[in-house]
Amino acid sequence: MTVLLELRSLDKRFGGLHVTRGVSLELAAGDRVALIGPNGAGKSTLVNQIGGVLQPDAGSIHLRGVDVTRMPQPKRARAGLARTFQITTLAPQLPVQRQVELALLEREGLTHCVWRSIDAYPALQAEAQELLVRLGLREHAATATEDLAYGEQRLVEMALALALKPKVLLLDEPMAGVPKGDGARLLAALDALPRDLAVLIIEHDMDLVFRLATRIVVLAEGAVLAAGDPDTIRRDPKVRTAYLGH
Ligand SMILES: Nc1ncnc2c1ncn2[C@@H]1O[C@H](COP(=O)(O)OP(=O)(O)OP(=O)(O)O)[C@@H](O)[C@H]1O
Repeated sequence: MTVLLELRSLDKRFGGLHVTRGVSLELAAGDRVALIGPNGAGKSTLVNQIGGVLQPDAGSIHLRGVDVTRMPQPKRARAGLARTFQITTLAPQLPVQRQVELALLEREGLTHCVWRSIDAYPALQAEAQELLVRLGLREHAATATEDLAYGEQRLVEMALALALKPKVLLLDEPMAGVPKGDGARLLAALDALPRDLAVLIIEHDMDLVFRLATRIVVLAEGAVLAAGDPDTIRRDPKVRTAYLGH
């Protein structure tokens, strides 16, 4: 299987605090890799390095064989990396469909045309509608994002990330703050992600992790403590001590 994302011995310090210690990881098409670990283990710091928000002090990041370690965020997105954030970053007053259309226009390098109606681009309009259907948002197409329930806003975030047609998707705690009752819709959306996408997900909800992940990587104190299929991780005494036992 083609490796889409590769981390080679990533290292990151904040002053005297060593928060990423020689982390190596590979994701191939179709992988669903969950990154778990206790609070402060360094999960967000690692994902921020992959996304380009933070620069590693040592090591390298390769996206589809290209070294992107020093590549700025927007360029990484164009190279096939998309992410959602733990905190929603949506334009609150815009209708859902318009937001997705803007993301598609941006992907196509048509941002200078944003004042034009999407009617000028029927293929993009159809793609926006299809994305809304896939994520169960069709009935909210005309709704301002700020009027949606929090779980639905997370779905819009996912639609915006998918609009980039990524090869690798980073999901930072998609279930955080989502009421239990709305979780099923998010799960359905995660199940319906394109099969050939490589997904790296940070999540504290262990039900979701063990349901979705094909592989689990456990971080502890910035280093990989264990990595393997969900059954292996579930039985690993080191993991139970560091995390699952809590
Ligand atoms: N910008 C920063 N400056 C200094 N220290 C930081 C910074 N960001 C994170 N840290 C520290 O780095 C360590 C790892 O934090 P990080 O947020 O990556 O952990 P995490 O595994 O994502 O935790 P959580 O599950 O609580 O979100 C923590 O000790 C945190 O306090």
